[in-house]
Amino acid sequence: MTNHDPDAALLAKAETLTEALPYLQRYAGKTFVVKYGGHAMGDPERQRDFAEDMVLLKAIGVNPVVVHGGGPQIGAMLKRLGVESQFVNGLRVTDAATAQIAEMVLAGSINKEIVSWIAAAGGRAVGISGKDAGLVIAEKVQGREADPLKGIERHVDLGFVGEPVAVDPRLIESLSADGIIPVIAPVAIGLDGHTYNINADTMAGAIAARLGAARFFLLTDVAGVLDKQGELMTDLNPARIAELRADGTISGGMIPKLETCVSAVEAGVDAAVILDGRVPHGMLLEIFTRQGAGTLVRR
Ligand SMILES: Nc1ncnc2c1ncn2[C@@H]1O[C@H](COP(=O)(O)OP(=O)(O)O)[C@@H](O)[C@H]1O
Ligand SMILES: CC(=O)N[C@@H](CCC(=O)OP(=O)(O)O)C(=O)O
Repeated sequence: MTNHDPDAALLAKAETLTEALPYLQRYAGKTFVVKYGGHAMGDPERQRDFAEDMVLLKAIGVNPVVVHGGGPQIGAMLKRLGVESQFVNGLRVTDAATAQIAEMVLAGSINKEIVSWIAAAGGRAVGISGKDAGLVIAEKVQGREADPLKGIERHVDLGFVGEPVAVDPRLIESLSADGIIPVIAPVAIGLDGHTYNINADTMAGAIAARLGAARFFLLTDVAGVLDKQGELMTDLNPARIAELRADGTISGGMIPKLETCVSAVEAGVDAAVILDGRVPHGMLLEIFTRQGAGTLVRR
């Protein structure tokens, strides 16, 4: 090797940067909504990776908007407090006490933790919930559940489980324009004045749709959507998703996740990507390299 030949490792680093160039140009000024699921929040190292990714995106001119979950963390707190909790089609049945605990965990604890991680990575974040500045208005979800005996769906009361019916993007837009990363907890006020617990995927999808996001990422604890053999399905569209739901390939938490992807892409989001949030910098690889990751949902 002469002084003019950089070693292979250095060259590979430079190539990674040049490979990223078209993506950097394409995404500058665009909004990415990132749903950070409770299962994806791994150990402190993974949390640091996630925060670094958000700060890096902001530094290169993308506007990341974080909407987080915390289902397992709410579950752990309910258990400590001796409160039973039950899910119907991936949604937590939420009575008044559960709504209060969910808000405490989501908007009080997890939201501020994520803000701290971003601060530690050198970024500026503001933690809010759907309640702040009328960001999200919720309406009670009319729950439905399959009745195996009659073979039909029946109505179930999910309590204070809401879905967004209106999103006012002004607070997010002004924070983003000020160089701040908004971090949003999935809690909102209903038209009736009650506090509603919103599935974080649903909340993130409604925000992505309203912002006309270029990308909507859902970070979870599986590689993406898996078929019945456990193989990753890399590309899906709304029609295929309806088939997978009907034949039982998708269940539990994957149901609201894919429903929200479909609503988001139908509302104009370019693409939604479900990927494993525990893979170090998996989102950066998905965004800035030719090698995709996870399941891409497009219209
Ligand atoms: N076809 C499928 N492919 C992948 N995961 C699935 C599928 N069907 C159901 N799931 C479940 O959905 C879960 C992801 O949803 P959820 O637990 O709500 O994640 P998060 O907390 O990240 O939102 C997976 O861990 C898996 O148990
Ligand atoms: C109504 C409903 O189910 N709300 C969710 C909110 C948190 C969430 O969605 O968190 P993950 O993204 O980590 O699953 C719950 O209570 O668990």
